[in-house]
Amino acid sequence: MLKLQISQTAPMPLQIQLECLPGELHALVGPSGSGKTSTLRVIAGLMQADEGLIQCADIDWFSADHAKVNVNLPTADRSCGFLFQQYALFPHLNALENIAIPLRKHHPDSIERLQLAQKWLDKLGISELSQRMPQELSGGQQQRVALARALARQPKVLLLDEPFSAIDIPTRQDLYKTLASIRKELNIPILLVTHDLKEASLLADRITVIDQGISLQTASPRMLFQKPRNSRVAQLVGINNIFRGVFSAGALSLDGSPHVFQVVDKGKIPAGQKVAWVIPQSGISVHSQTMPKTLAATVIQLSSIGQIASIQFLIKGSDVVVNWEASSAEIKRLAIQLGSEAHIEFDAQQIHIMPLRPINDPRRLQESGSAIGL
Ligand SMILES: Nc1ncnc2c1ncn2[C@@H]1O[C@H](COP(=O)(O)OP(=O)(O)OP(=O)(O)O)[C@@H](O)[C@H]1O
Repeated sequence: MLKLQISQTAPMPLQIQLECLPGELHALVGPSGSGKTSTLRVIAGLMQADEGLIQCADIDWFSADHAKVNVNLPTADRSCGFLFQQYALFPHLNALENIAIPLRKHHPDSIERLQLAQKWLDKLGISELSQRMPQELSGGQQQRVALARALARQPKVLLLDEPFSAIDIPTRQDLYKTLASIRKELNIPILLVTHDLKEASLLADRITVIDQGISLQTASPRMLFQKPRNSRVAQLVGINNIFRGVFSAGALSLDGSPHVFQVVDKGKIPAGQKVAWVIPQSGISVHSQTMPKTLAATVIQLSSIGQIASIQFLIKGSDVVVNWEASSAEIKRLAIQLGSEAHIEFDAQQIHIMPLRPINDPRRLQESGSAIGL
């Protein structure tokens, strides 16, 4: 297992906690400049944190407290396989040599080195490319060679920094499949930095959301979208229906609207607590006629891309806007058009409530959400 608990103030603030199990693919997501690459650099020993612990397979790679560094293994002894967006192959060496070169230290025999390199080309499905120079390879092929090079050194951890972002979508899908198939066999922790939430959800067992150098939440993709820890995480994972209100003795209000929902009081949130609450797309139903528990709304925006339409409803008598996506067939069935009336129903079971804490409350970063049904 890779265990990371680090903090630093310079050159950029970082406060990251995460664990990645052998065989796990763990994605780091967050806005540009949030510290994802820096986190990988700290793990690889290319940058040194002020305090904390980096441990891999129970061996300390870095350990420091109160500015006293106890252990700080050099990069060469950390055994990290690195893969970047830029393939970074040596231009004057063919694919096989590119993989073999970094094996010199542990495999002095050149024949053995080339055999090992060929084995990795075979594993990654590009045996026939062994003699090609980098400039004779497509971007996807170069990335496979770069992955083979990273893996041939038998790293203890694989660090992937936006490895798919320069590659066209069909080739990217092939690389996803390759990564998915080899990762169990490798049985090492794999960290994937990506700005693409879809990619993270597709590939990762767990995701850590990083914002302004701080790890805000680690969860499975499903949990992250259903139960974000706070409204910032909800925003960062692209949940577009984030509301504010007040929770009070089993009732949840909606800021900007007179509506109050009855909710089950699980005793976790004090009465009068200001909250943010979210509901996923699957928790919103739209009807053409009023029904018990529906809220009357007006369609204020309607845009279609292909067969999917994005709609914004304004709840009547309020300034609350609800975002919804539907198929063209659904739009037709409900006779939705700009300015038309619709009736919205929230599935109480899918409402997720997150206490809002004052800015200066030290518990703010540990805000924990709780799912509360209506
Ligand atoms: N060596 C450095 N010295 C000072 N600041 C740095 C250094 N490296 C990165 N930064 C800054 O630290 C912040 C985090 O950078 P980092 O590259 O880790 O972000 P990121 O989340 O990977 O972003 P992106 O998705 O754009 O690659 C950024 O503001 C960046 O400008």
